Amino acid sequence: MNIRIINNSKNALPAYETLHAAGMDLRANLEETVTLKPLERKLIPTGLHIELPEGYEAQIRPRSGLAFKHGIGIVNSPGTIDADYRGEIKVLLVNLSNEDFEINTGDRIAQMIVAKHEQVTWVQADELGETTRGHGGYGHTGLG
Ligand SMILES: O=c1ccn([C@H]2C[C@H](O)[C@@H](COP(=O)(O)OP(=O)(O)OP(=O)(O)O)O2)c(=O)[nH]1
Ligand SMILES: [Mg+2]
Repeated sequence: MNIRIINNSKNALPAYETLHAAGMDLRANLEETVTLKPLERKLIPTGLHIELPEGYEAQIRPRSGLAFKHGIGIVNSPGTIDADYRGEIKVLLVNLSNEDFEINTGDRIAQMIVAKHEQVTWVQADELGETTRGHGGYGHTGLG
């Protein structure tokens, strides 16, 4: 599907890195190097603005390599880009390691997945359909 994008960054457009990748890597767009100290969080700009069609969202998810090797996560993971958002896409990174982590322009800091979603209309009810699970949850089937 085609999606309109404004790229105000110094980077190329986000791209799928492999043939059947679900996510496109997002690159940092910075004036200077940003350092994340242990447990520090910072909003990292991408310079990108997109126009998603109605009924679609974009999810901003962590990259597992950065998470595993450097403890870099996304505080609000998965971040949600609404279809009516026209502002700059930013990524709220957090450093969950005990070492400083440096981010430079062009670094692939996260990945973005475009997905369909529903908007629901509530139908108020006095009772809900019966199921075997019922109210069971939070491990009620056992943890082993
Ligand atoms: O990781 C993210 C999450 C959100 N956004 C942008 C797009 C999204 O449409 C908007 C609002 O995000 P969200 O609804 O998660 O934040 P909120 O705290 O509910 O703010 P708002 O009251 O503006 O909806 O911020 C980003 O750029 N990056
Ligand atoms: Mg919101």
